[in-house]
Amino acid sequence: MSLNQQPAIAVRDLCFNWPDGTSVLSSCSLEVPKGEFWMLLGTNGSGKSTLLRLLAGLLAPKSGQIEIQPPVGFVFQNPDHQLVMPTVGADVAFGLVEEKLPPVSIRQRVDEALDLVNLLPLRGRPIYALSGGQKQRIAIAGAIARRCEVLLLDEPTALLDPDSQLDLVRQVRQLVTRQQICALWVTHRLDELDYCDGGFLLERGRVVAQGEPNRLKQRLTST
Ligand SMILES: Nc1ncnc2c1ncn2[C@@H]1O[C@H](COP(=O)(O)OP(=O)(O)OP(=O)(O)O)[C@@H](O)[C@H]1O
Repeated sequence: MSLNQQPAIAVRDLCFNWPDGTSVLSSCSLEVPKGEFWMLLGTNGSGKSTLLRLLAGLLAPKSGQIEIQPPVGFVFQNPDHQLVMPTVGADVAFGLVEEKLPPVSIRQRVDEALDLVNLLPLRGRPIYALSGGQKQRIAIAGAIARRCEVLLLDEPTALLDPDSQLDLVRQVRQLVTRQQICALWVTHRLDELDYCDGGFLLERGRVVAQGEPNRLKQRLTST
């Protein structure tokens, strides 16, 4: 990252408690450069999903700062919680409603986004007739159509079979490189680390290791 370039995501001293007072994040800090693909790992309950929700503005922090380049796209673990329209094309277009674009521009954005995730031929297909991996790619296309600068993905491969898992991570790798967006991907799968530029290890709500994916992998396999 060049010295004067702003990171796509910058988190400083972030703290978050649940209403019952349970602390989830305490002085959590991290930065993700523009145009890079980073992963977030950590044991169950270490605060990964909570951090992603704070980054997306779905939760409000107790203290600390979040700077994130808008627009931000979010991909949930279960795409059935995210896809709301009856067909592929309509679902991707749904995210553009607020922009009040003319129909021809909507069609163009939808087609471009579907093409980028290699699903343009499925534009007219009903959502129920898609595989889990295809559904995740539609959710990603929705974010791309909105011209998201940052893509947050919360264990997007958790419900996929092994082949589809690798297809999805390769697809996101390609998108990040081609579109120069930033992606932060939560995972428990160490083999996915092979596709990213760097990773963070979260423990009890703070980053305890970060950087080169192989080094992180070694640390996680030796413990
Ligand atoms: N809505 C909620 N209300 C209260 N506590 C919650 C809520 N959601 C999560 N928690 C708790 O917050 C802590 C952090 O949860 P979070 O889902 O962020 O962890 P995680 O690292 O993503 O875990 P996993 O790998 O299991 O998905 C956990 O102890 C969890 O039980």
